[in-house]
Amino acid sequence: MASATSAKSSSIITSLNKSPKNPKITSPNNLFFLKTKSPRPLPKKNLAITNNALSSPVLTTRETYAPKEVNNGAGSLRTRPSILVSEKLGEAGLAVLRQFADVECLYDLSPDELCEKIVQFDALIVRSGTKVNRAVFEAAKGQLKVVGRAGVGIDNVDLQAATEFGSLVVNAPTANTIAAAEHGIALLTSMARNVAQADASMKAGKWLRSKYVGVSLVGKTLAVMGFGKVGSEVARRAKGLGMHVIAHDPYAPADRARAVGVELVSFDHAISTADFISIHMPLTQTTKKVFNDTTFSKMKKGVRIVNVARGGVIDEDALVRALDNGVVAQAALDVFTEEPPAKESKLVQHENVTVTPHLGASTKEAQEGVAIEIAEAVTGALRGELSATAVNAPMVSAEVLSELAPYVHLAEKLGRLAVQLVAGGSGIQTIKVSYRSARGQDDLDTRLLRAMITKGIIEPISDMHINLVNADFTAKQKGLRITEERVSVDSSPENPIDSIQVQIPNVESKFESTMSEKGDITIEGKVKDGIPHLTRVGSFGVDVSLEGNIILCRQVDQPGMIGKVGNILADHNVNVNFMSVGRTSKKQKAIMAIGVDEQPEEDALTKIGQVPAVEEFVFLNL
Ligand SMILES: NC(=O)c1ccc[n+]([C@@H]2O[C@H](COP(=O)([O-])OP(=O)(O)OC[C@H]3O[C@@H](n4cnc5c(N)ncnc54)[C@H](O)[C@@H]3O)[C@@H](O)[C@H]2O)c1
Ligand SMILES: O=C(O)[C@H](O)COP(=O)(O)O
Repeated sequence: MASATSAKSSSIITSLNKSPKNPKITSPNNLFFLKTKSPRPLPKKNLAITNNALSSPVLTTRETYAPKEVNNGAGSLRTRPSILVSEKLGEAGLAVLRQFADVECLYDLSPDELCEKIVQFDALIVRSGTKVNRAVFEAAKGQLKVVGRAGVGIDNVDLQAATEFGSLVVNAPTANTIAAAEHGIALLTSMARNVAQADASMKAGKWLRSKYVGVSLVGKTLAVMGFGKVGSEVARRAKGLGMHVIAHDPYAPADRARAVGVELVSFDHAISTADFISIHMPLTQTTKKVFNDTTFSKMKKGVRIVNVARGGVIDEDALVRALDNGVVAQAALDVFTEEPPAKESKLVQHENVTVTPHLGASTKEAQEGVAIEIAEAVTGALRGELSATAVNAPMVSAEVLSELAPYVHLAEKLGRLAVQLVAGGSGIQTIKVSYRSARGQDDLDTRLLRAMITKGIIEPISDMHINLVNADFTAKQKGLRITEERVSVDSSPENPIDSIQVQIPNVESKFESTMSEKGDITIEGKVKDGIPHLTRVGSFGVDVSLEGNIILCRQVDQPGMIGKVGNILADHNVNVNFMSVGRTSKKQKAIMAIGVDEQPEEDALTKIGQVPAVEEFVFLNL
């Protein structure tokens, strides 16, 4: 099997050989390897994020969840994951959870009780009523692998803290869209016709036909603020009611709006021309109190506002002022800055305001849908699958995951190798990663690989567990800069990547031969038959499978070296699984990369170092 990147390199597989004595080498070229194991293709499905579903999440491949006894943090041992559900969840979802995990539903926990309990659980499932703040992650002491939000809005989860603690946050973003849109339309129509107020007055024994004359919707302009899933469904329905619909959403694609027959306009244009405003943007730092005294003053007098998104996007005191001075004729609100709002809230009590207690997602259908959606996302994440609804980790499609699975292993191994080669210098500051690929620029998603290289680099030198969630954050925290570049090569675009090169500049190496001419530790690897291989060390081409451990050895290129080193290892009962020799030119320097199943005793390594032609060597743990 010739190395595709090195014209000089070629290699030969020899027969299976338990002992490296008298290795049968059938090619005298500058790259040999002895193969003692048949290739084990990696599983192609389900790129997992956990080695063990109950240990800290990592990125690796596995196909099934393997129960294992673990300490549950409260001193006892358990074999199934445990999930805490802290708010009402549909039965169908609970059934999915119970098939896989021990499920505890504790719906009335105080914040202190939640912090007390959380250490016993691998996952927590919440709706909008539970504040999953930093204190919760701290109290979890690294046990909390997944937080599932049974719904869309994740403003009640501290994503930064989740990321720092390596907890994956997943949500259920689709199952309640229609329910929320229908509730928005219900509030819009009932507000326009004073349904709630009229109902209350009749129940109080009154018959006030002239007081509750409403306004018509047909022909009126509705501004949909936030043209996402709910906003676009509201727009569609409002058009059916004969309204003229405009929308403001800086991030919405114009063609999606066009498809619904909606014009995307600026914020000021939307609020200043609308007869009705329906709010559907998430609560973020940018949208917090975006409806305030200034923006209310730009609205058409007598505007009517519906909010089924988040209370925090409205400055509620300013809304009361706008209602009092008649700029806002009516408001219909499902959501509030504080939930539940204070009993004496002027906003809730205002006669021109209709309120519901955050009922947007509360239909039987939506709650069953959300429960199943979140149960599948959480159990999938605990099994080690990457969730398509991950909120604090890059979303990588199933196809990309499956395709990149073997390269994920390669990336981690190269990271581990590279960091073990560092002897000192100015500390690792930068990691340069080059992907050689025949794929187009947009056709290669490398986030996963970068995360794995980071994992490989950080884990051997710290007690942190790195996963896709916290890799970038941890690298940044450690002052590590990871730069990536793509190098176009003329190979088959069927393979996403031809090779990956990892370089660490400005450091000294424990094995000088790994230094490139520029003075960087440089190693390179490829995937061959599904197995990661080390294919270059500094300027030497080698070929050794990245399994077990590796001894790198530089020697004067001369006959008998493989046998000498092989004999030492055999004498110490160390099984060699691969061996490869790379050299710059005949009878000059050569590098021997030896894959060994176990770590040789110190004595064996000393003896290798004493072989006269051996100039330097290093043992690397993979
Ligand atoms: N009341 C309820 O029970 C209920 C139910 C479902 C959803 N929601 C809430 O409704 C909101 C929308 O949900 P969704 O499923 O449509 O989410 P979504 O992510 O599909 O849509 C949100 C849209 O808002 C846009 N947006 C972001 N910042 C904006 C800004 N500054 N100005 C204008 N638009 C902006 C985004 O581009 C996106 O298109 C969320 O806050 C969600 O939590 C509430
Ligand atoms: O963001 C959401 O999905 C809604 O606000 C629903 O919240 P809930 O699950 O608390 O009803």
